[in-house]
Amino acid sequence: MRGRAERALSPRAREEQAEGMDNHQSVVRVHELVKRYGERAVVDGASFEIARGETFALLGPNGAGKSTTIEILEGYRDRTSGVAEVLGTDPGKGSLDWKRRLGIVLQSSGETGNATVREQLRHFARFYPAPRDVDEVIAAVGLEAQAGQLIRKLSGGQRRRVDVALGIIGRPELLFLDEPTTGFDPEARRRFWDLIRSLKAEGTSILLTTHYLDEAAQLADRAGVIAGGSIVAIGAVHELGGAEAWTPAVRWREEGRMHEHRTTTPGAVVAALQSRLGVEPQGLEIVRPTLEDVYLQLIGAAEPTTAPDAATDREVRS
Ligand SMILES: Nc1ncnc2c1ncn2[C@@H]1O[C@H](COP(=O)(O)OP(=O)(O)OP(=O)(O)O)[C@@H](O)[C@H]1O
Repeated sequence: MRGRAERALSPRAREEQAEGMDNHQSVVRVHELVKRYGERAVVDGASFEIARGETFALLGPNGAGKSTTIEILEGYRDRTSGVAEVLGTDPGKGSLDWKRRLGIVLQSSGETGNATVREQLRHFARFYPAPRDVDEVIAAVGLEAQAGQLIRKLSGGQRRRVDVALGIIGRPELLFLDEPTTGFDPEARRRFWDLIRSLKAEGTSILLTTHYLDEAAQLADRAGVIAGGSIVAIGAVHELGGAEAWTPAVRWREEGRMHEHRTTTPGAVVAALQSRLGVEPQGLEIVRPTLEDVYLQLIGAAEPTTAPDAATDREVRS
């Protein structure tokens, strides 16, 4: 039986997904995953794979099923049906050795206890066969000045950094990051990005959820967009949704109104415009879609009542 996810995918997304399915180096394999609470399917036939060494972002609106999917993969929730495999193991049956190969940063912080940052990290490091150096991890998350402070006395953003530190202390093969940078100040977020890049360079595979689309664009190799429990698009992060979604727009003001022309040859459009007007076009700009623009189009298309206007040359509100 074909799930809603496959039916909802564009032909391109199905191709991309099928290519992924052939990858025998997968550290995560999810196929037709379903999680129901009573009659309601909160994950409804999701399928995707993550290759070894890859950073994969799972993107979607609140309530789309991202955390449920991740928690099934971490072994914290049972699934109703479908395949879930993490490092070759069914997460529902994962051994302690299997768990030691994972790093987990849950969505909500649990670290409020009566230990200092350094004590807590030392404590957790003992559970792993080849942990990272505690002080290196403290420096990597930018908590040097707070290393001797009680975790419960830290700010929300600092406690979140402790969560990230605990997620990487065991030198995981596969790192789950569920909205890791919520509450981070901009500098801490940039520092976190550098940390993730160095983990990637060491070969760590990463499954990331985030509502910060710039974060996904910076860090992820591939992404899947989940809406209503189904994957509606999947692919390389800068190709998500297909070439059309990434078509640049030329915008200018003419006779008091903004105009927009979407084109793959913006230089030619600008030249033709300049020649037609005989003067420099007012308010001229060439705008390339960001991942956030593409994401919003995909989510809009998944909910047809909010689908964006597809006109290629139209007036836009100034
Ligand atoms: N134990 C539960 N019982 C019933 N429904 C649940 C339960 N846990 C989660 N849900 C529902 O499942 C849906 C998906 O939740 P989930 O936390 O996976 O979404 P999400 O994509 O991670 O959202 P967010 O971006 O807000 O974190 C939500 O509608 C949520 O209310």
